Amino acid sequence: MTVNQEFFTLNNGKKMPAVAIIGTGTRWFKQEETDKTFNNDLVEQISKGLTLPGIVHIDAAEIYRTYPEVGKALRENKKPRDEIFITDKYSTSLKITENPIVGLETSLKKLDLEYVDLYLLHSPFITVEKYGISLEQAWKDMETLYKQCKAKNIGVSNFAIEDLERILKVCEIKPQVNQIEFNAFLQNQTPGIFKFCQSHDIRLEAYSPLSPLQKKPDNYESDPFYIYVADIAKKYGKTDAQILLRWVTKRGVVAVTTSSKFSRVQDAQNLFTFDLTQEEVDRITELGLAHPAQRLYWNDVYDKYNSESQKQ
Ligand SMILES: NC(=O)C1=CN([C@@H]2O[C@H](COP(=O)(O)OP(=O)(O)OC[C@H]3O[C@@H](n4cnc5c(N)ncnc54)[C@H](OP(=O)(O)O)[C@@H]3O)[C@@H](O)[C@H]2O)C=CC1
Repeated sequence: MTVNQEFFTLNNGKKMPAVAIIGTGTRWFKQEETDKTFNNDLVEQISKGLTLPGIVHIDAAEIYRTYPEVGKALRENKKPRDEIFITDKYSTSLKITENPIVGLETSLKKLDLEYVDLYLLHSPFITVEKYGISLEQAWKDMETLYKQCKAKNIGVSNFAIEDLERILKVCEIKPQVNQIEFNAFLQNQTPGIFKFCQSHDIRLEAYSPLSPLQKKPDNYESDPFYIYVADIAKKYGKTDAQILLRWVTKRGVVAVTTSSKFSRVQDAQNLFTFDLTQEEVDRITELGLAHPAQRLYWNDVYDKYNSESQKQ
């Protein structure tokens, strides 16, 4: 069985799948990694995901505490390693390991892997006071991991323009990716980040791409955004979720989604069996921008930007 997959080329010439179909945070997130909290449903979801044709992209992170489940599914599956794309992230809200080098070495052991395809700093909030290293030093560690081929690509997450500028000033290897909250109801996590990343050839990745479906306004049935998405979904014989994921990728952004329902994971992997016209993409952008900002994550640090987040 073949699959129509799309890939984005990164600034180092390597390619990554345009959709991550199983994020192992959000609904799978846990406070601890113990036998008691082990989640067989997540193992089953990843294992089934790994039976799908094409390159399967899984999004993991130190802070999600789901390495045991990801590791088990990876060990038990038969998909060749080069048909799996694994993203991992160094925890920056809670210091779990000493630094990114120790962080990745620890997760590689837990996941039984020799390398990850993409390693990210989970946020820019690394300070000497809290971590014993500066953000710039943390990036140097990321570059070391890249040179050692333990991370095929390196990047950041939740970075604003000023955070990226600090890295760009000192880096030898530019971040390949910035993973941010991005969807029709939050088109700039922080002011100007969308255009900045595009103009600096840093690939954006969108987590919470389905925010408009996760949290709907009371009057959504009469809301022009939801009516339009439903109309387009009907036109193509796709789900509303597929329309919103496709819109993300048409904006040049990798979509990172997840689901407890395998049919939705399958729908995400089968995203490229239809296309949106430029007019449809622009209309979703425009109708989305008419909504107030809807931010689901990092509210304590980024809510201050809500009034600027729905500007192009
Ligand atoms: N870097 C960072 O700081 C962050 C990274 N992430 C990463 O991104 C991943 C995805 O984030 P997430 O916000 O969950 O992504 P999505 O926006 O794709 O939301 C997924 C959720 O939407 C639900 N959903 C799917 N389809 C529909 C539908 N048609 N109607 C209503 N609900 C629907 C799913 O529920 P159901 O299970 O019922 O299908 C699922 O729980 C995370 O798991 C994590 O890996 C997330 C947050 C922060």
